[in-house]
Amino acid sequence: MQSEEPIIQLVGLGKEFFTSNGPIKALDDINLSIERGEIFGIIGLSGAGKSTLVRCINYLEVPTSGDVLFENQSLAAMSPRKQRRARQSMGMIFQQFNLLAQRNVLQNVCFPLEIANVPKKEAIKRSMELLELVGLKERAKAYPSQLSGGQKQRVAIARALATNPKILLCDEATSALDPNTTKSILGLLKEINKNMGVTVVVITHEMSVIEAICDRVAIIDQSHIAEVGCVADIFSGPKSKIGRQLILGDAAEQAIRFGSNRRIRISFDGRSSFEPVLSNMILACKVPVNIMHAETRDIGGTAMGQMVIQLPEEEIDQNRILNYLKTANINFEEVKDYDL
Ligand SMILES: Nc1ncnc2c1ncn2[C@@H]1O[C@H](COP(=O)(O)OP(=O)(O)OP(=O)(O)O)[C@@H](O)[C@H]1O
Repeated sequence: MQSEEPIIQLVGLGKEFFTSNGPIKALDDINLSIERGEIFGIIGLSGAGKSTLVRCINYLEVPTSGDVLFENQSLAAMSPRKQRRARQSMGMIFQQFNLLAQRNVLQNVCFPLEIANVPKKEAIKRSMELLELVGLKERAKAYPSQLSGGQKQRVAIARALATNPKILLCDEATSALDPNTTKSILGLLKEINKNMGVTVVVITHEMSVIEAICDRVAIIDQSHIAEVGCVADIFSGPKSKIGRQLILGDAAEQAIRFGSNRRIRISFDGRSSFEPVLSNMILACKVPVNIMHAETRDIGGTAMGQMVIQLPEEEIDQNRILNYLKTANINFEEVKDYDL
């Protein structure tokens, strides 16, 4: 589904908020290209600038510098009418669903069609089709307060798709949901991407969301893009400090900080797995190692793993292990103290 053609390009994008305490630079010189048909993830810690970034893409926030290109055309340079049409091509869903409480499910989905002056009969037909797509046709007459979080997000997705957008922007869309509901909503987004060809942009602070559905990911840190790439590549070899932090996670970070010896992080890409690598290494080097953290994740259907081991005390033994890993062509890097 993914093509090598950008649908969105962010060029030198900056956003500053002017507050009574002075200016806040939420985004600084962001350069990104999102390809048509892909599921693109943007991940970062709280306050990194994720929401501002996604809101600049559809001009809910107007950037203070740089440009947003939609299908190679600058949003800033478009006539108001053309800009409105471009913005209608970008649906959006939110963490808190943002449904209208006084309207029932069907009326919520019809709402953007009403605004776009679509005749009522046609709007209802389209909305019912979308409710069927998200599995909520039977609940058309229910009110938001009568729905679970997952159902509310399904209604929000149907509403966002009502105007046939080319892009669906998802701002922490699963952050308020439990793990099973998260899984089903992510599955629905993947289906929409695959079957309807809608480009999906996912904003999240959770690596598991990126792993579950994204083709590529940008890591944002303190208003800047720290790195961008295919999820599998970033996972097996994060280059930035923030990338390592997000991928290793808090539990692993705590475990690693306990050790005093040198530590290395080994990553596996599905062709190899933990046990043979470890046992072969120990057999070949004849030195024991301490496993500090190990996990396997499913990335795009491939089992990818990472393991942090503590090297032995003697330098000669350490070198033996490092040489073994190099010769065996195993992907590893040294984990520096407090620089995960
Ligand atoms: N309307 C606003 N006025 C002033 N400052 C703002 C505004 N919106 C965002 N900011 C600031 O911009 C920075 C980035 O905020 P943003 O909400 O984009 O981050 P985020 O990565 O989405 O964080 P979170 O995950 O906590 O929502 C923060 O320092 C935030 O306080």
